[in-house]
Amino acid sequence: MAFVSPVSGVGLINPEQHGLHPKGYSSSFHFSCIKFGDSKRHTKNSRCSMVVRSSDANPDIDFSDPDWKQQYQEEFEKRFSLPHLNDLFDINPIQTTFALKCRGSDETEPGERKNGYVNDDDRTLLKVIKFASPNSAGAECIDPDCSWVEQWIHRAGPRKKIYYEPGAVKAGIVTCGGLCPGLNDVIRQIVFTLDIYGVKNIVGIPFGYRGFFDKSLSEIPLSRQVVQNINLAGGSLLGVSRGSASTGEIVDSIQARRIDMLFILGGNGTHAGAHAIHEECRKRKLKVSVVCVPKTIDNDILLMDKTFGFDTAVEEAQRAINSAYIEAHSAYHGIGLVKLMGRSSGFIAMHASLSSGQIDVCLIPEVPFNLEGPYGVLKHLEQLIQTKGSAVVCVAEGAGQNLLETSNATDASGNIVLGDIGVHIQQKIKTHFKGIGVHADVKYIDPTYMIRAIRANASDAILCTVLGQNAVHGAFAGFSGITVGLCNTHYVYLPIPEVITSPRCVNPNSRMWHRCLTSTGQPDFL
Ligand SMILES: Nc1ncnc2c1ncn2[C@@H]1O[C@H](COP(=O)(O)OP(=O)(O)O)[C@@H](O)[C@H]1O
Ligand SMILES: O=P(O)(O)OC[C@H]1O[C@](O)(COP(=O)(O)O)[C@@H](O)[C@@H]1O
Ligand SMILES: [Mg+2]
Repeated sequence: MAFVSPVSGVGLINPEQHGLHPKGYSSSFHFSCIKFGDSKRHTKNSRCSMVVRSSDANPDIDFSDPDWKQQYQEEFEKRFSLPHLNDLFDINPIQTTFALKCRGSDETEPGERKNGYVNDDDRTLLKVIKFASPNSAGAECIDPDCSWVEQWIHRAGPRKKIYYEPGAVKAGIVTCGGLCPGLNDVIRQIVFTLDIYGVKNIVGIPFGYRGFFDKSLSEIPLSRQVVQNINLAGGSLLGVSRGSASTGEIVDSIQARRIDMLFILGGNGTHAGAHAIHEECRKRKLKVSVVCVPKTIDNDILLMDKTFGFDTAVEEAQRAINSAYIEAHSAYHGIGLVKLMGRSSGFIAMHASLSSGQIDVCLIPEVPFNLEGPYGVLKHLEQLIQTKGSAVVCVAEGAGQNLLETSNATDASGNIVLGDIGVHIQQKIKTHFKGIGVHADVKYIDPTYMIRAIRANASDAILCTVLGQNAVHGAFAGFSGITVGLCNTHYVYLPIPEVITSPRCVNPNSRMWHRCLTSTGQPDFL
């Protein structure tokens, strides 16, 4: 049986190149599935989950082989094993300096006393639904029978033993890509947690990867005092940027600055860059821990319940939707149109539509649609105007790109520059209603940058706090080339390549998209 080896390449990798990679994962399930390392680890034959739609079942796996499942699990375990400094070096770990504050007589064993440490063998389940049939809504299956296959991933948190002497550590933090609510909260928690371990030399690299090689930019000294209140504002204290990343130059700079731990906040592109940095550090035999914190307002990182900033974006998007609704509702034949972010994934549009309850039509990149024709969006709007007197449309920026002129232009990071679907739909609606001689009052709202620049809401602030803390615990535990995340309500460490094989997308066959359709009442537009 041919199993695909663990991903070794870097970049936004085509999922089809990695035969066993689960596709269309949607993880809004809530279940308690941690497996504790102090009890027995990795029971290979006990039952639990795994997934890929049966139609996508991997042709490289011989499902008639009675051992396929065991081999799959072994392969999975390898793929999700975490790169560690001791893969390369022979470092003797020391007792951790991290402890929860405690008063009392038993000061000598802080770790034992609070029992606050995570065992290296603790695991959490990646998938928690057992689909009885490949036809179940949202089913993701490995094999045509949709068998239950356990997939355990590494639990995040502080370890008893650490691989760095905190007093000697220099830690760097960098924020890359576009803005996202919560960046400052994560920076703040990374600094606080490093400080608790005893790290005093902490610096921020300004303006993303650019800060590593642009000689006009100097590092920003960070301390508990400097970051104390930064969470009260949106944006990033350190600044962000796209483009111009040369791995060699970045690692030269890491070496010259004598950075031991690098915390990188960013999305898919940033993670690809971080993985390249991690590999280059290994090649040069540098004892550097590279740990990422996924940052994307689009929520398009694989395997995670959600990324920080997404919740805030959805909440803020509702304000725009509400305004569009009021405008549309108050006008004679009013049509409100709101464009939300989401380059390749419609999560913000879908969730904002669901939460507002005011949307009649939600359009996302994952679901094709026609504007014209008897089943198109325009005809549906015509009916809504006739029956309800008004309508509200929510469109994700990456939706319906096939309906626009394409330019092949890319931004500095290589991301395709999208056509403005919001403006296009606005014009089409106006022309359509004029053409049929029906009055329509169209109000278009594009709140995208207003949404991205605000500070994190309460739920995101908690997520940022936990992710920031776990990033530091991961580095002290000696891991490198990893990212932190929330999977099935538990915090985990994942090897970077596993989360960037492709952007995470809304599964049109998922219950969540079906719920959205139920809520809007929209038909398909094909
Ligand atoms: N495949 C890649 N390999 C290395 N670096 C990359 C890659 N893609 C993007 N980057 C770098 O990562 C940074 C952020 O990427 P970008 O796509 O703009 O944002 P995000 O990380 O939010 O997706 C940029 O500096 C960019 O040059
Ligand atoms: O105008 P910018 O800064 O390039 O950002 C626009 C992009 O930023 C995003 O909000 C998030 O993208 P990143 O995750 O790459 O930062 C996209 O939805 C949007 O296309
Ligand atoms: Mg990106």
